[in-house]
Amino acid sequence: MDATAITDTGAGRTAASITLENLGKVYPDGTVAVGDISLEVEAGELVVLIGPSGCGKSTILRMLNRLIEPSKGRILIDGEDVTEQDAVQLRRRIGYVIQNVGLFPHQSIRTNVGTVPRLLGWDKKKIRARSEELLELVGLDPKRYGGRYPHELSGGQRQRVGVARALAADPLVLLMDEPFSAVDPIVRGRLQEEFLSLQAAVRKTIVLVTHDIDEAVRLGDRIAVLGEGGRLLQYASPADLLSDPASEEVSDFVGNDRGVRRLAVTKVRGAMRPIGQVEEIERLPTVDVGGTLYDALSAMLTSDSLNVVVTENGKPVGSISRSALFDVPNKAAV
Ligand SMILES: Nc1ncnc2c1ncn2[C@@H]1O[C@H](COP(=O)(O)OP(=O)(O)OP(=O)(O)O)[C@@H](O)[C@H]1O
Repeated sequence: MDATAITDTGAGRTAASITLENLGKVYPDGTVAVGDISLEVEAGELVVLIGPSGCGKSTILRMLNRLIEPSKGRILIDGEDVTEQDAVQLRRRIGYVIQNVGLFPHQSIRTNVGTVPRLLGWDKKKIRARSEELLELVGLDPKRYGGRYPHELSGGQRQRVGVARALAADPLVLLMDEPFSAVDPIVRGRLQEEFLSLQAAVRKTIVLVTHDIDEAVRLGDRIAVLGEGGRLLQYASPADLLSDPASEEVSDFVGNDRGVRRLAVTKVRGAMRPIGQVEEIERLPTVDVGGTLYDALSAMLTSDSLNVVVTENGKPVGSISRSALFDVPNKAAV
């Protein structure tokens, strides 16, 4: 799929920066959902909001597209205050993906994907072409699936349609509220992988809410950890968060098995030994040099092997043993 095809926003931009300035939300009953949050999301960055239930994650997301108005502070998208923009227009420029997708049950998949372009008044031919393009982009053959209805798809397929629909009008920002939590863990893993490749191609600014620290580590360029009362506890890259939690509260949340999680953000390249120290390399599992130690561990576990061969462009360039995985010091080769 040619990502340059997805540049239809008019001004030639494909992603926007987001700035939260002392953002807060107190609901009418006095609940402080969001305390006083300031943070920046760079254009093209994928930021994950994570924290215990009720810490204000969804409220932040819904303030970004003005489904909820802040009690204080400002939200800037590409430097422009969202409250000064028409809420309906704004929402059409921001993709929104929610847990159970919210597809229209009586509309075909193709029509569902074309929802926002239709609201924006695109002509029919262009809408159809864009719907087909987006379905292909998320791995659903438009000929096969375009005419079906949501109930004729699996949960994972529906989730892909939700992502296609959110991207259809080439939004500058994509908001995702627990987008993968309604599907089983195997499908979820696959969707996450696909989603990362998709993001590498389209490079949208994405704010994604999850409960799942593994998902946050896997997907996020940066992770914002929120605590009770909508406080921002730490805002850091996955590697920094795991190796250097800012407080005990963060450390508790990130979990005790963070040594294992750190494997997911540490690259194979810095931990491998030169090839030649392992025999019978043709019988060993392989991992690409661009992969992580977590990938290396998975390869070893699935083939019941104590070593893995590291390859670059398909050629062996090194190896890693299972015990060496856990000897990699903090922050090494991240
Ligand atoms: N309309 C409302 N009126 C009053 N309180 C609300 C309202 N909506 C949400 N809240 C409260 O605001 C707080 C934050 O809610 P929010 O849905 O943003 O949290 P969350 O972190 O997304 O939670 P979860 O992970 O469980 O989805 C919670 O205490 C919630 O009960």
